Amino acid sequence: MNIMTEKSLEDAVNAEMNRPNEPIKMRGDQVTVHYGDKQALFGVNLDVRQNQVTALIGPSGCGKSTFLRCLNRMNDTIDSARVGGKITLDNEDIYDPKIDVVELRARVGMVFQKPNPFPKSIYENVAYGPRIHGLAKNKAELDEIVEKSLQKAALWNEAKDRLNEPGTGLSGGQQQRLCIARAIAVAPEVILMDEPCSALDPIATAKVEELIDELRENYTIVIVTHSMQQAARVSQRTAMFHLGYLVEEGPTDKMFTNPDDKRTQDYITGRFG
Ligand SMILES: Nc1ncnc2c1ncn2[C@@H]1O[C@H](COP(=O)(O)OP(=O)(O)OP(=O)(O)O)[C@@H](O)[C@H]1O
Repeated sequence: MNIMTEKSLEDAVNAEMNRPNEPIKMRGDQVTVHYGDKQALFGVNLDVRQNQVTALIGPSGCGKSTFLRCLNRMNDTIDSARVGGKITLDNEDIYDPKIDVVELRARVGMVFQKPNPFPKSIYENVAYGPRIHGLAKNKAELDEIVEKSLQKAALWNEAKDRLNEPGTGLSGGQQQRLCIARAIAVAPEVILMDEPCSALDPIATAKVEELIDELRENYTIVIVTHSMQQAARVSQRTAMFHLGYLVEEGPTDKMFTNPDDKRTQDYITGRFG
């Protein structure tokens, strides 16, 4: 006799429907973005699930970076940008006037396309955020945050004997891992990555991809990438954008083997973009 508990039944149904059990960490609801008169995003509905890597793919100019920047209000820094719709973090509206944007950007950190360490020492690059957010009571605690962050970013072994040397003296791949350590140092919950490997060689890229997979255990990650292989390697969910619309979203293996929309099929097989 096949005895199924309510929980295992729910798991089986979820698996059958390819529906993940992870809670929703961030949700975009009818998100629109205008730059002046030009509309860049049209009613995007997208859930970002906790402890998963969500990849945003699509041809150049389709709005991937624009959507990513909505998730920690980086578009606020662009004068012409207007964001509509609703975006939540743990069910809380991040565009609510009560929200402290500095605090939001600590919870939802960002790693950019080009590694951009401050022109300061490796130590200072990582210590800066925790210091301004008051995360360490004394030097010993700050030292510990710096060490742990560099360890989590898989850079400690290479950096521990040169903490006082400039961050800009590291290789490109090391600099990108330093930027990841800097994001981690303020204990974020979500890390946004905008083509984090596009300036890196294949070996440095492989290291960062491996790191992304490890980071997923403790963080929720959203990554914009032009590389289909990278999206397939690092993400659990993939969202396909085209001309400012979200075309479809789903488990990465399904999106790359059996997408519902012809535009996704065309894009992943290199027919456009
Ligand atoms: N600061 C800005 N001011 C005006 N228009 C912008 C700005 N940033 C982006 N856009 C426009 O918004 C649209 C979406 O751009 P976005 O950078 O989000 O696309 P993308 O998919 O990330 O592109 P890419 O893959 O080339 O980085 C494009 O038409 C772009 O020209």
